[in-house]
Amino acid sequence: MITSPARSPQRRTEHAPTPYVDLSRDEWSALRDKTPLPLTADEVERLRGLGDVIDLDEVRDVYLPLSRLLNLYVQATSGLRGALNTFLGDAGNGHGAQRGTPFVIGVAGSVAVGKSTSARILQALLARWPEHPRVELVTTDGFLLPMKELQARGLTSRKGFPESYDRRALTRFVADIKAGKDEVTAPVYSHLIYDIVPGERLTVRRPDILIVEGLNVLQPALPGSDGRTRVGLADYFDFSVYVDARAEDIETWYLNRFRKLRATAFQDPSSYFRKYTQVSEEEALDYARTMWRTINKPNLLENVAPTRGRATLVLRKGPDHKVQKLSLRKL
Ligand SMILES: Nc1ncnc2c1ncn2[C@@H]1O[C@H](COP(=O)(O)OP(=O)(O)O)[C@@H](O)[C@H]1O
Ligand SMILES: CC(C)(COP(=O)(O)O)[C@@H](O)C(=O)NCCC(=O)O
Repeated sequence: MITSPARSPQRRTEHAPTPYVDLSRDEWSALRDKTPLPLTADEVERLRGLGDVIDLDEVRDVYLPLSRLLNLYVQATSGLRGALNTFLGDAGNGHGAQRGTPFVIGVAGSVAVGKSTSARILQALLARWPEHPRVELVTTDGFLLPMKELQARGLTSRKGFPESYDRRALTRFVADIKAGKDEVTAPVYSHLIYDIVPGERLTVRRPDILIVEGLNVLQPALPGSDGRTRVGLADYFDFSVYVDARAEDIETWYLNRFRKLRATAFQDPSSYFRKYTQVSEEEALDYARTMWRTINKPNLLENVAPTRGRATLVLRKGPDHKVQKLSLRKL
């Protein structure tokens, strides 16, 4: 049972209605049969090629039905656009029929909960649908303040916290995309150098669907310096997914990822974490455990988990990364 972090005035009884339809994994995966476009053998191979560790039962049981749900939402949004254009008509006032803007999906959750992996699988599955073949994926990492700026502001131990991002630039990025701009660019973050790549930009060219993945995508906008509330990033989302799990399980996944990266990417001489390949694995994992317990876990508890109740869909994972239950926002 996913309960919204917001405290309802009366004590929530077991059967009080919530804004969500709660489905077990089996109830959700049974919806797969209504999903046309079953995966072909070639597509299975391509998904494996993404280099992700996700198993194909998870793709078929969870992500394929989700791609169908999103396909329905995209088509329904297109129908709403028709209503908008019927209303605006061609009144000769220059506001004739509006071209479609990208359907924007936010993917939120803790560091190491599996956001990037889920987002990549979703991107591959959504691109299969003829109605929206162009699916782009952007992470909010690119909007982190550069390490030099974090150091100047004393924020190096708050990396990933709301204040460590250029939130105004991030919100403007998605606002420009929803405004229908043909080309919008964003900075690029490198996990190798653990910093923003100087001078590098990625360009988004009006895709059919844009997935925005990051810890902070559901956080409400902070008020402006004048105290007035501002439009937040999530106000521009057409759909959002919160990937949820127990903090203890995410810590294990974070340490496992660090261990895997220590044997691979960290070996690169230009890796920020190269020094952890020259100490014992135990010492390296002690460092990772400290990063988890002093930075990522407090950020999860203080800033990320409280945004779960803002998501359209909550995916609740068990210790094996398999989605156990799903909660879909009622309309
Ligand atoms: N469905 C899954 N099955 C198995 N391992 C997974 C799954 N999703 C993510 N992982 C692993 O968990 C770790 C964190 O995943 P990642 O996508 O990098 O998380 P995030 O983007 O939230 O930081 C990685 O080591 C990844 O390989
Ligand atoms: C860059 C990040 C904030 C992004 O989070 P993620 O994409 O892993 O969810 C995070 O990976 C990070 O570097 N956090 C700072 C503490 C740490 O090194 O784990």
